Amino acid sequence: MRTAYSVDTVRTAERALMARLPEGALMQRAAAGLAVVCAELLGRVYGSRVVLLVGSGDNGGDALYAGARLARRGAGVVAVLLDAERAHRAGLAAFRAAGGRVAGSGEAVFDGADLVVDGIVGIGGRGGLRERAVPLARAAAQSPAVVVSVDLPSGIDADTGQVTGEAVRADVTVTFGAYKPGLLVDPGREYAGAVRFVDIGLEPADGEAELEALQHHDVARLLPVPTEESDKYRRGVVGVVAGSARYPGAAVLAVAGALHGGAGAVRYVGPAAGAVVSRFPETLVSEGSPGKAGRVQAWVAGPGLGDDASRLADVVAADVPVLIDADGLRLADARAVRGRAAPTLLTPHAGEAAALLGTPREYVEAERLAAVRELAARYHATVLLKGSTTLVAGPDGGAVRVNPTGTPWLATAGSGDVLSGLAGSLLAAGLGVLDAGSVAAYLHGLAARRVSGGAPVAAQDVAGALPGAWADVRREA
Ligand SMILES: NC(=O)C1=CN([C@@H]2O[C@H](COP(=O)(O)OP(=O)(O)OC[C@H]3O[C@@H](n4cnc5c(N)ncnc54)[C@H](OP(=O)(O)O)[C@@H]3O)[C@@H](O)[C@H]2O)[C@@H](O)CC1
Ligand SMILES: [K+]
Repeated sequence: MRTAYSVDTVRTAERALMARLPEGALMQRAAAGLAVVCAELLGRVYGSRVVLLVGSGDNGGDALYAGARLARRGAGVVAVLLDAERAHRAGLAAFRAAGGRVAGSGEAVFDGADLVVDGIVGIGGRGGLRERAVPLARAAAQSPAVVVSVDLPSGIDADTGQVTGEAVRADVTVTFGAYKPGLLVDPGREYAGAVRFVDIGLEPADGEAELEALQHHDVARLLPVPTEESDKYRRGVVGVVAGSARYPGAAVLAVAGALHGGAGAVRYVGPAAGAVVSRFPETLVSEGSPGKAGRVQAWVAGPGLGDDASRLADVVAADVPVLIDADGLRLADARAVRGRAAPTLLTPHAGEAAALLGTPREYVEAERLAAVRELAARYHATVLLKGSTTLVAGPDGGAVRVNPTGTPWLATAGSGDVLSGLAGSLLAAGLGVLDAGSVAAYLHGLAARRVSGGAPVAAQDVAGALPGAWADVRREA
């Protein structure tokens, strides 16, 4: 599991570690790790040209010490100090002693640069970049040099990933001691580029993580795998209430996802039974009410449902786990959802989340982490917020899961239907609701990447690639 910690937690861990180490040792560890990554990116350090953007905090100190290491290896390193009076004193002295040079005012430092090190501001930053730093961030973005951010891209909020105003766009971010939430959640994640972690011995307290990202081995451990004694009912039956005369395809795609989620059988209830069976003859279908459809261990309700509120209400009243998606989110009675005893999983995209919260869509997009938490608390439900970085939050606080496998190609019609069927099937197979949501997002993203290879994908191809994604996860774990 990859975990990310809030600035407060990082600061507390930092104080505890500093108390046990000689002064400056932590910054030396950080700078050494940063210099190693810079050297790797440069390929040949000797004769290369490096620009440091140096703010007046310790973030700038890291940049100066790393710059000193590169200068000692023969790089030409020039530092742009945002505030010459307040630059990290010892770092600047070390930098100068190693042959580093401070840029003159108005000097065209970016011309011919191979690498730009962004040490403007790290976890001590508040708000977007200050005015003086903005032209530097722009020039870095326009130069062909590789941009490496120190700890965080300057200007992104470490705790939320929010970007208010301008921020540095990094190719690589070298982060120290712990991932920060803003590196894993959009829009910050997108500014960070590839994130490299440097272990400086920081040990944030157990149970304090803000975010968790499953990795292959976590998912492999959670996947439901049948035993010798399993039969289809023991493996779980998932019920799907989706599709309408107008949107029969949503039912087909939700069933396609459900057939690949590990449940032993899929029961479809609704008006698209004909379309479902002709595509997937293994589905058990009926047209009546969900309550009369026979045993299920979890329901999926909503994709392409149109205005069929009565079938939805039937499902919401069931005492098994229920996933509500798409039209279901619009139709569901909020009080009934909140009053459910069995687990509920809501799977909105940003627009649907905004409607449920009564806020503008822009709020959800800018503050995904706060929005998903708020929604989960308000509905007493687990919420999977789909989008550029899919997040899954439980109703009782605790770490939010962030999906690391997403791809922008998944923003395609019907892909959410596949996801809802898949997650519902995992619920029916017995996964906890947070696990079902995050494992489904993980497999769904992986499947999309497998079929896409950089080209557009159709939702049914994503469903078709799910068995391959399972196999990848189990093989590589
Ligand atoms: N944690 C750890 O274990 C370790 C931490 N380490 C490093 O320390 C970093 C944290 O250092 P830090 O606390 O000195 O704060 P930092 O990020 O340099 O920012 C403060 C400066 O930025 C300024 N400023 C503020 N907002 C701004 C904005 N929007 N735009 C522009 N400027 C802005 C602010 O100005 P002021 O408000 O003072 O005028 C002040 O000058 C951390 O990220 C990591 O790199 C490692 O060395 C070792 C282990
Ligand atoms: K930075």
